[in-house]
Amino acid sequence: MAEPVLAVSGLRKSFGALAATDGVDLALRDGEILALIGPNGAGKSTLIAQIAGTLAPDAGRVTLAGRDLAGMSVAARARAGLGRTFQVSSLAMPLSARANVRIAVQARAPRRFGVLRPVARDAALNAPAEAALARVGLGPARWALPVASLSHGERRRVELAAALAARPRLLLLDEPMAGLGADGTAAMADLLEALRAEVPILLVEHDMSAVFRLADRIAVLVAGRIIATGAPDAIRADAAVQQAYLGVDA
Ligand SMILES: Nc1ncnc2c1ncn2[C@@H]1O[C@H](COP(=O)(O)OP(=O)(O)OP(=O)(O)O)[C@@H](O)[C@H]1O
Repeated sequence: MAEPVLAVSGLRKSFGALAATDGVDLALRDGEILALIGPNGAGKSTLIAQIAGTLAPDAGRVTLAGRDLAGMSVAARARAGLGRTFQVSSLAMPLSARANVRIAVQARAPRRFGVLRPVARDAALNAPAEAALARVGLGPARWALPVASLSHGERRRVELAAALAARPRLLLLDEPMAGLGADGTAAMADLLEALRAEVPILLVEHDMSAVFRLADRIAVLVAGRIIATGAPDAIRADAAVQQAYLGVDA
């Protein structure tokens, strides 16, 4: 079988006596959406932070396309191919949608764009930014508008475009459906469905209907441990999952 794009092994992080992640293993392959679910306080944010590089693990390893991410900064991880969106928007509100995505294009290879003259640099940055905005379904009429004037759903698309513009090997999406409403959630799910073939996705999402529709596999985190990983039907039927998680929310 092909080497996983993302491999997490034995990841541990404790806060005092509390093991927030207690030996987590995960593997994500090309073409796949892996959803990470778990009740409040299960350790999802702690796990994501260790993958993203904002929190150092006490033990364990994270590799991206075979490369060990230990000790790498958030920016270095982005350059290594980790694309992400956040629970809370990271966009610069006064700037246009295109300018926001351009920043992500430039961050991908600062030296390459730095040597170009300003006009050439703008063109070289705009083309991939516009392609990414079109890819997420945001039309040219919206590109020059300040992000502050866009709808919540459009902002989520701009965030996704910014992540895609850096040509990631993996997308880490933290609650992409949050606040979108039923129509917005369905539209975002369509988009993620279409992106799956281009870039594998680790999806942390509370909207269970979206998770069960989109995920190829679901990993269930409870009290810092993965208690089950499998196809949606297997997870739905898993007695331990029902008891620990789905039963609580159903
Ligand atoms: N910086 C911290 N210091 C102390 N305890 C923490 C810290 N961060 C998280 N925890 C604890 O670790 C456990 C896991 O928290 P975490 O936020 O990772 O869970 P979660 O699954 O993301 O929850 P939610 O779905 O509510 O966001 C919780 O008991 C939390 O209180």
